[in-house]
Amino acid sequence: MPPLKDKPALQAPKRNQPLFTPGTAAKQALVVFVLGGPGAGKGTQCANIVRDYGFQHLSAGDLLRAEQDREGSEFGDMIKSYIKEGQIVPMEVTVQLLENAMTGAIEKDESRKFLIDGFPRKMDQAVAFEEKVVKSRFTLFFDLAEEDMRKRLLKRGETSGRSDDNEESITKRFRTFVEMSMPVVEWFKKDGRVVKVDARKSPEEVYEGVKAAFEKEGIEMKGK
Ligand SMILES: Nc1ncnc2c1ncn2[C@@H]1O[C@H](COP(=O)(O)OP(=O)(O)OP(=O)(O)O)[C@@H](O)[C@H]1O
Ligand SMILES: O=c1ccn([C@@H]2O[C@H](COP(=O)(O)O)[C@@H](O)[C@H]2O)c(=O)[nH]1
Ligand SMILES: [Mg+2]
Repeated sequence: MPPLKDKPALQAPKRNQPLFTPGTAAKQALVVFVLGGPGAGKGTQCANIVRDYGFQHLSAGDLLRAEQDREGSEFGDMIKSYIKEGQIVPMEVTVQLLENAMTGAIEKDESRKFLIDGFPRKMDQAVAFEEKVVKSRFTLFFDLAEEDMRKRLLKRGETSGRSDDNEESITKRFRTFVEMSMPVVEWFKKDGRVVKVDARKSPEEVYEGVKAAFEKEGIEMKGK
């Protein structure tokens, strides 16, 4: 758990008690989920959106890695193993991390607009977050073939130091994506809340698609 000054560290739930107790602050947020397969370019495009649209970027994977490395975390070893195996960490942990980060940002008055990157990756997360935290406005979905994603991830793995940027973990992450995460995208799509962006081209060209998606959703750039 990030050391938020007003928040206690993440603790194990008591029997029959939910892990997260959403406050009201996060309910005021505008949330855009950012999904796409591993290595599709989510983080790269989120940086552009933060710069031009004034959103806060919350990567569920980054929050989990920070919790994994936090001294004294009771979830560190569990998170490490789930990430290497390309599995989805139990949703209570991830939802709590996201909610804490959102509440912290809102309380510091940083922004109420959040890009939640790499989440929800499983139906239980989607349902829990939208019921207990806030309903997302829409999902930005980066579409890219597995072979392209594999190439990008292996290249990134030359320098990233990520435990899951290797052939074996990548194959597992792809399987999890197809089996667990695509049903979430399909579910939002049925609700008319997915905007697909072609992620095959250069980062600059992909960003043109992102801007078109934001325009379609009525979200304006900063200072407009
Ligand atoms: N349009 C693009 N063309 C080529 N390479 C790209 C493009 N977008 C991103 N990359 C590169 O591909 C790699 C993966 O990108 P990024 O980290 O943004 O993906 P991601 O979807 O966040 O991945 P993950 O799911 O693993 O978090 C990075 O090395 C990045 O520099
Ligand atoms: O909601 C989530 C998001 C991520 N994970 C785990 O983290 C890794 C890495 O995520 P990136 O988005 O690629 O940084 C992912 O493969 C999962 O193991 C998760 O469990 N739940
Ligand atoms: Mg990423």
